[in-house]
Amino acid sequence: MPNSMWHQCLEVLRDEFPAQQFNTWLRPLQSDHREGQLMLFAPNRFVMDWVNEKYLRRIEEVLKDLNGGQAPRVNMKVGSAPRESDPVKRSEMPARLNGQVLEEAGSRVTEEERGVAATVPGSTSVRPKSYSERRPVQIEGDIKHQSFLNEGFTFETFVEGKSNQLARAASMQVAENPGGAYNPLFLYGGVGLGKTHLMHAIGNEIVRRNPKAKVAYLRSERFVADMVKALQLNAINEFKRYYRSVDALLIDDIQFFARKERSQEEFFHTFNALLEGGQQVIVTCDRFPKEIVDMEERLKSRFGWGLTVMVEPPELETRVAILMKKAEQANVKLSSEAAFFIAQKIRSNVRELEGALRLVIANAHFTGSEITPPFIRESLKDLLALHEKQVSIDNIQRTVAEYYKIKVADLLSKRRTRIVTRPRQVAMSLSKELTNHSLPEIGDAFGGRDHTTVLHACKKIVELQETDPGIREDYQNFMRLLTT
Ligand SMILES: Nc1ncnc2c1ncn2[C@@H]1O[C@H](COP(=O)(O)OP(=O)(O)OP(=O)(O)O)[C@@H](O)[C@H]1O
Repeated sequence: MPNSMWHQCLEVLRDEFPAQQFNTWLRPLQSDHREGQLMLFAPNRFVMDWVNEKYLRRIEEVLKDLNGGQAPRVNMKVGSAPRESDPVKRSEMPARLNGQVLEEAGSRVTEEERGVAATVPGSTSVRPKSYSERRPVQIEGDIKHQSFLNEGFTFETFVEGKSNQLARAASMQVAENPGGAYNPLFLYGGVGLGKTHLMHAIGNEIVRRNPKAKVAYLRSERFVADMVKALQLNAINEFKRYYRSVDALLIDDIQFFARKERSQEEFFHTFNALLEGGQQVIVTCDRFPKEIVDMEERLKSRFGWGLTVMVEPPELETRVAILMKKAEQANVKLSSEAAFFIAQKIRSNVRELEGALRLVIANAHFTGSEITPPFIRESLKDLLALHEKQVSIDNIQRTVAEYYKIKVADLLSKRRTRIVTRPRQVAMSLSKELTNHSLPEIGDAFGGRDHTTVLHACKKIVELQETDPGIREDYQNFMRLLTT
């Protein structure tokens, strides 16, 4: 059975399942066919389990038909298919704890950690959020765990879309089976995309199912501050005991652990203790674990032991749906035309989208006006001007060149080597998406190219984003870099 049979099989499945399901679960699978066996590679264990449970039987049936009635041997694994040109195969994710010997805590509290302890007061969070954060731990006791969760952040209020489907499904699974197969759950993605919302949704759901469950939510600064305080009060054992006694530990924005060595060490031990005890750990971060700088390798690698899922920036339809939902929650009538208008203008993240909607609603209340596109344009005038000013073709070219470590002049040149053409296509596509320039204007800005070249670049990048996870990730990074 040749590898192409998998592609034929995918074509059959594409017609059978809704596009969203197909794109989320089946399209990301890679295949390798050797010695009569088809190996399917899933990007993570969650996708593997899901496909095994929901689609594998159908996949086998289709392959059998395509293979002249002979049942194929199909196996699944986490990882990527080996490529001829790529002798270094991406490592697979170890699925279980393997009982490594833990080291004794020995790091000293750094200046950074002392600084955090001084700036995290008992009852406020360092960065303002859309909800009030209560002091999450009192080492002395009297802990009302559930009160740290924002009750408004539930699965019901979370709008599902292509960009967050995987993260939402994984979160739901963890909520239904905490401490089970996906431990730790590592949610990552750019700012304001719903990681905290999902994390609270899991916590709320765990408590809803089991009101006695001890769920502790805290931002990583709070963990640092509590640890420093515990050390000062000679209460580090209470600190340890408390954090190790919870059923689920939810730590938000783990990137703030960078350079806080003693906290990393303490967290590492807590983390291991919880995982070994079958208690759930959920972590959010603004980047992929391996990309966190100044974080111990052993901690980063441990994050990958469970399930790592990305929350991506929402596409247009999801942005519209989010706006409709938020308006409904605020008891405001928002026409789909108005929602579409806002969603088209604000593309960076959901927090900003919500902010824009709040502003429009406040203005409408204040002036007694109806929410129409011209009214929205007027209400968001300053915000939109800021966006338009920020994203220029120039800015895109500089950002792309810097990212790929080439020169802006290369992007404008006639050079056609791969090292230059792909970044050029990415930059053209971003220019189309993020600025109001026409195709001929963009062509001009890229060394006087024809508008058909720009069009081709845009199509190519859309296509590559579907098939090449590297380009997809690059593109999302650019969206984040350029629009936030
Ligand atoms: N899919 C969604 N449906 C409904 N609301 C959403 C969705 N995604 C994000 N939001 C809302 O957007 C706001 C920002 O989300 P959240 O705080 O969870 O972002 P985040 O990814 O944790 O950002 P940060 O990295 O800055 O902490 C919240 O009010 C949240 O309710």
